[in-house]
Amino acid sequence: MIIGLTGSIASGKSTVAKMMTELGLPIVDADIVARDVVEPGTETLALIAESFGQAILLEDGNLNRTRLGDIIFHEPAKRKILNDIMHPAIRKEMLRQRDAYLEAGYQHVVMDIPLLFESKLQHFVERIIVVSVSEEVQLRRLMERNNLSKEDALARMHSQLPMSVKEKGADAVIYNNENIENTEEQLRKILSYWNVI
Ligand SMILES: CC(C)(COP(=O)(O)OP(=O)(O)OC[C@H]1O[C@@H](n2cnc3c(N)ncnc32)[C@H](O)[C@@H]1O)[C@@H](O)C(=O)NCCC(=O)NCCS
Ligand SMILES: Nc1ncnc2c1ncn2[C@@H]1O[C@H](COP(=O)(O)OP(=O)(O)OP(=O)(O)O)[C@@H](O)[C@H]1O
Repeated sequence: MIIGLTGSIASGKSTVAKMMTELGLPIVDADIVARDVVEPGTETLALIAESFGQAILLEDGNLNRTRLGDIIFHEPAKRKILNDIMHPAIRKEMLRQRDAYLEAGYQHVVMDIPLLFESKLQHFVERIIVVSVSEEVQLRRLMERNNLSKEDALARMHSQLPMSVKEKGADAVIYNNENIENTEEQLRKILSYWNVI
């Protein structure tokens, strides 16, 4: 079974993905892939520098992620330009990794895709788990984890579809407002119901 894991920024996808790894499931992580496709020397990074200017690169040639984030989370038109450059490369590499796991004999693969609904990638997966939190908890965790102001955290949250829309598209929802043990219990119930564990 190909399981899509999604949610909203700082809702707890990585936390749940880690639990799934510990259960022996292979994970294809879109955020990791999104970093790999902009390594120095890649065509994708060259296209970003062309569109956003050379000042988007650090002195050592790496992408200045903080600067790019400041731009794209505040300007929807710039976000679209970046998405149009990066998403095809991300999708291609994610499918390659998924197929490699299947060829290696894994029965199940988890695809951790933050923008699964925004990018309409439902067809990549057979079942969808949405990790959900209240807006209040999400804002608090995001501000703490990324050391962001309230305004910057809200800009990131509003760059994505509302949680309620994602929940409607889910086969199962994990509510991650409580402690980690509670979240893990919900995860185990879902996977056992689907005969994955
Ligand atoms: C803008 C970038 C450089 C900021 O980097 P930074 O290290 O600060 O954040 P990181 O990559 O860890 O992303 C954190 C979270 O932000 C959210 N996010 C990232 N990109 C986007 C986007 N284009 N639209 C909406 N939300 C996004 C996701 O929930 C993601 O999990 C980076 O997020 C990026 O390259 N984004 C474009 C690629 C993309 O769409 N990635 C999302 C997964 S496919
Ligand atoms: N149940 C929980 N209790 C307390 N803190 C939690 C819980 N779940 C997650 N966190 C914390 O909240 C923050 C966000 O979680 P996580 O990084 O897993 O989210 P994410 O959905 O993967 O985020 P992103 O979309 O930005 O990659 C992290 O600092 C994490 O340690």
